[in-house]
Amino acid sequence: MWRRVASVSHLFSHSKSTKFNQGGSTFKIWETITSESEIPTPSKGSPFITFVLGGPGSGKGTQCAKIVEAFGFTHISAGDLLRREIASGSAYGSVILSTIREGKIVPSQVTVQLIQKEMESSDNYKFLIDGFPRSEENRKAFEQTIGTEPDVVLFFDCPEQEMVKRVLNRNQGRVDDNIDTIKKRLEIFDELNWPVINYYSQRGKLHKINAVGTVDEIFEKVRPIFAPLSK
Ligand SMILES: Nc1ncnc2c1ncn2[C@@H]1O[C@H](COP(=O)(O)OP(=O)(O)OP(=O)(O)O)[C@@H](O)[C@H]1O
Ligand SMILES: O=c1ccn([C@@H]2O[C@H](COP(=O)(O)O)[C@@H](O)[C@H]2O)c(=O)[nH]1
Ligand SMILES: [Mg+2]
Repeated sequence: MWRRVASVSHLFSHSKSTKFNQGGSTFKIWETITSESEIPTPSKGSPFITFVLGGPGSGKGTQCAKIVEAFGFTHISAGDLLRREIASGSAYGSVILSTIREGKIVPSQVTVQLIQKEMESSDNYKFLIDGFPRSEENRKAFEQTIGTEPDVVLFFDCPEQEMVKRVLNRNQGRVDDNIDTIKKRLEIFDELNWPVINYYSQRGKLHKINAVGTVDEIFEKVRPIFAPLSK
């Protein structure tokens, strides 16, 4: 079991672990500690990858649009790639659709292949990969296939009540924007995404951003992370 930690960091972080006991089992907790490390210097010879993590409706896509505008990244939303796959009538379409309806995770092989294709067909070298990886299995599949780790990981930390409110008001006709699927997505997020977040926290790559506030207020917490990059 993993615990959310309330501290907000827009700078690089490192972590410390403590242990606690619940129901007779010992659990490890990772806490994010703020430090002032710089982001790695991007080089045009290799991709500069940012993973954008956060629960459903935490504002990942909204903030990605702002980052693209300010810093010239290419935005790759894993969810959008899957929805595009459904719309294209691909062989995987019906399986992907039922997986999304159930709020579950599409097999890594499918998602990583779509992301890889998108990266390879881009002239850019700066990528925002939004809504991926959603599990440790996703993370390992990406790192194995693409052969690299992300340079930066953003985590938009948002209370569940706020996420539910945003998703129910989104009004974009998504098949998963209904209360039953949102509940399942939140359960899956709690179960499978926290280990990924904690993994990158331990690797000193995680920037946790408090995702409550206006879009602009939140972006002002994101901006300093990428300030060393030129557009
Ligand atoms: N800071 C904010 N305050 C209020 N509403 C917001 C904020 N940021 C985004 N929204 C709205 O909340 C909804 C969800 O935002 P967005 O689509 O960016 O979230 P997401 O994290 O990409 O969600 P998902 O994982 O479901 O794709 C959208 O309707 C968006 O306009
Ligand atoms: O890597 C991924 C990304 C998404 N999914 C599925 O798509 C929906 C919607 O994703 P959003 O990021 O919210 O657009 C998600 O609930 C999953 O069912 C996935 O399986 N793997
Ligand atoms: Mg999104």
